[in-house]
Amino acid sequence: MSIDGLPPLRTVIERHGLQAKKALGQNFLLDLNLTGKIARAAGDLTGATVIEVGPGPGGLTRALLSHGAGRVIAIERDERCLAALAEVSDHYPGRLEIIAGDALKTDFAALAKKAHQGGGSVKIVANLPYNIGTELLIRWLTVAEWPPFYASMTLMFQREVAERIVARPGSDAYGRLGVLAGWRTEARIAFDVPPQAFTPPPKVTSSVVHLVPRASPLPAEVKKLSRVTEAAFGQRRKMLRQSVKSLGGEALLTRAGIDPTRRAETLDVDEFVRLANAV
Ligand SMILES: C[S@@+](CC[C@H](N)C(=O)[O-])C[C@H]1O[C@@H](n2cnc3c(N)ncnc32)[C@H](O)[C@@H]1O
Repeated sequence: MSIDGLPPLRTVIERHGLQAKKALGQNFLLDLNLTGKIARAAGDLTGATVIEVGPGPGGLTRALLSHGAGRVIAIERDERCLAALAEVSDHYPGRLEIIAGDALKTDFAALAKKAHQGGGSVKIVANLPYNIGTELLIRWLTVAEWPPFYASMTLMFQREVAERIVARPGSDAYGRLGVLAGWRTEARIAFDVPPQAFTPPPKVTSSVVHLVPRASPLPAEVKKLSRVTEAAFGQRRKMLRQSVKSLGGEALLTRAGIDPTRRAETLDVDEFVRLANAV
């Protein structure tokens, strides 16, 4: 038995035949000390509802529950994992809801609204499948309603993606993801996780990123902000008057009060918002 009274994750994986599938981005965490560290990085979970994407055999799910999450709602696409997750659910009666489905087709705001009826905050915590991690983060960062349905997000990414999320102007990693994350949240890398912590080990180091929504980000239309960042960083070595030509070039930059000879990576988030609002 493990510290939480459930069988060790290796036994669970063997018993349920959960050999990892690459196509589903499956790199499992089997060390409950590490999954506990991720749960703690999400802050106080007491009474909170946690939304988890991709619980797999349930390592992180178990840590979230043993660290006091009032409720966990976990969305898993791999049906092979459901029996293992049902055992976790039996161990924590009434606290774990498993949704068998695709996170990309899930209406998270609606899910959170339903969960919210019981009170408490909603937090997103996940060891995300790498193939859809960025896509999900962008969706959560660009939700229409702000403040959003979540009080924080604590998410595992490849280190290189984590660096892009927290990147500041002037760095090579600074781009569209850094602008979107910096616009609406305060994001920081909580800690790194080496490849050998996963089964099977991925090729690169991973990082846990913690993002907290800003109370009042500068007003901007998500669509316009996406358009200007896409254009500007699409030709990041060129001067802005060239890279944003299709959106209005020099006239647009003058309206926004930005020197047309600057390059995308020198603009801070507020300047990108000004640019978006001038479109
Ligand atoms: C990196 S593994 C993490 C597993 C587990 N949380 C852990 O930490 O050991 C990613 C998980 O996401 C699941 N997954 C992949 N694509 C998904 C999707 N579109 N919707 C929901 N779950 C998905 C995989 O089956 C896998 O269980």
